[in-house]
Amino acid sequence: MSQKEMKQKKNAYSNRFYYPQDEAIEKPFNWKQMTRLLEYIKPYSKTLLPAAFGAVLVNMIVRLLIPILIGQFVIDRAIINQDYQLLVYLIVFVVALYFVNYLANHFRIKTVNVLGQRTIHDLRRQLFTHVQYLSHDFFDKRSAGSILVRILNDVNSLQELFTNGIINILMDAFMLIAIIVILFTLSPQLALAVLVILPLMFYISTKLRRNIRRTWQNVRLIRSRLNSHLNESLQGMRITQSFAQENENAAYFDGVNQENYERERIAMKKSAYFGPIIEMSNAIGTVILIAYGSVLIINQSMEIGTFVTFAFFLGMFWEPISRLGQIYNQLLVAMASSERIFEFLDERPTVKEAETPIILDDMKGQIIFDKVKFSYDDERVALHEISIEVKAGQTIALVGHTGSGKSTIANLISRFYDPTDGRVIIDGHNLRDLSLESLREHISVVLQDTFIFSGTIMENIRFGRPEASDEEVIESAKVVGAHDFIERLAQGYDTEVEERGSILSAGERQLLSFARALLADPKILILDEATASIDTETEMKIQAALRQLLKGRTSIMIAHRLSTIREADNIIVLENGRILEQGDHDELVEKQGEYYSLVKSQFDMLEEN
Ligand SMILES: Nc1ncnc2c1ncn2[C@@H]1O[C@H](COP(=O)(O)OP(=O)(O)OP(=O)(O)O)[C@@H](O)[C@H]1O
Repeated sequence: MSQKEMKQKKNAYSNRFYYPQDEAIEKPFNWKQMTRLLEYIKPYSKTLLPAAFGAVLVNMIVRLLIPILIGQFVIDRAIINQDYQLLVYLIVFVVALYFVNYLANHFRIKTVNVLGQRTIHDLRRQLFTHVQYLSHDFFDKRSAGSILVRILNDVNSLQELFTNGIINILMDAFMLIAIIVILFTLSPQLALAVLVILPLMFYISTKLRRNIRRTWQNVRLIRSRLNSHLNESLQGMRITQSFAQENENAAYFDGVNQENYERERIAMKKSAYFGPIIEMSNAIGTVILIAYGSVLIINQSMEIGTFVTFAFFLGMFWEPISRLGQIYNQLLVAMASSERIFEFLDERPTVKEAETPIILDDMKGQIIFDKVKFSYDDERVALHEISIEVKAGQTIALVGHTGSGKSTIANLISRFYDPTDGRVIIDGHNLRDLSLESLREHISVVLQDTFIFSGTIMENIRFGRPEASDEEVIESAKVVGAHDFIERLAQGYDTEVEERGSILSAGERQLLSFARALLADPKILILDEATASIDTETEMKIQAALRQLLKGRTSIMIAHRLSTIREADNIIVLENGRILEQGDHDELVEKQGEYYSLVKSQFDMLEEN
């Protein structure tokens, strides 16, 4: 492959999984956002949080006490005065302190882990629940992959902050101040001398950190693309195989995967510089300590114990510095992730529940479209002033060329979208005034591309009415003619179907969704191209079942097949979002308009075959 082709290929994959809204990997620190994040810890402010702080406090006190005990007491008092009894007491005391420290540490780690896990769990649950209630237009604008990345990756990247970050910031800041105060109290001259390299080290490490941070940003970016690519590839695997595009797809994957490897390698390499710099600062500090400290001891300006205590504290000085830098990076990443999470959480459903919604316990099923206009976006109008009346219990069929607006009408009846103008009225109520839940409870939709959830056949049919008994499930399967094929499956109704029901044929999936719809016993039934995947023999069988299914309900059928629509009470022929003609089959045939030509073309096709 030439250089140019390689470059083209590289651009192709990076454009394919490029989500501009997910590009910002870090954002400046923002207090408002931080306080909003801290809200998630609030439920634990009386339980886990004080427990963790208590343990941290014990740990800090012990760590600060040990060097003082060793220098000021063990060396300067017990050893110098040869007071062996005091020495034994001190050793016992130090052992006890270490033991308490061990317990406190153990408790702290356990508590902060639980705290982190719980806050992440709460946040993820809130995010998922919230996203579930968002309207269809939200999902129209975003790919499943990009939503997935936010609920998984962005929430995950807050985990470390909630687990250790917040506690560590406070602990390290406190330790640092305490150590500086102690160093200056022990010996101001020596403290000044050893900390002289601090500004230089601070400068180098800030520069380096910024650089390292950028390389990790790149890693996160490519990981999120890797996720999206995987998600799309696995979902589209059948299409990939049927077009024999495995090699192309593998090349895309290789590209992203290789880049992931490269970026991680660079990030790791740069990160590896950081440890040695801290080490070196520590080394320089120690050399100054030995040189200048010895002079002070020889001059008798410092006692040996003080020197030892000083050495201990100096050793402890670099750890919080290094960790605070890390936490700062974590904070910036958390700012970007939380901004994206809050963007979803602040998103409100465009289809809003009325302030005092009307709950329909019973629905008759009369539907009126009163001069309804609708656009999905600013550019195109999907429906132009549509007026339709469907009496309760009637069956209407929507026919028309692809893109003429049939599914859009169905979407408006379920109130997945609100009309841009005009009203949709059910049983005399504007849909905007009805409770969404009670409206949708009375409506069942059977789509051409039936969605089968992972679980058993029984569970999938029961989805229509969760409280239905096994007998009721089987009965509805019998009515729609699904019982026979289910019985032939190895485990019958207990057969597990996964991955959108891939072990079933398209027709079988549709029969299942019929059974599901029948079980739900809706007042309004919407069948969107619902019989398209069923062969003629099954279709004959199902015609009778369909008559049962339609009985006593208002039905909207979107179908291309003549056999399913000729019995409808009213047939509405749509073109480019307008009603072209309407009437029953005989009327429309007599009229010899658009419907007549549709019917004729189907017959011609049948005769040709
Ligand atoms: N989610 C969407 N966002 C933007 N435009 C959309 C959306 N869904 C449909 N459209 C557009 O609205 C118009 C009507 O689409 P609709 O799905 O109602 O057609 P249809 O008659 O059901 O077609 P088909 O027979 O192919 O299912 C089309 O021009 C389509 O491109």
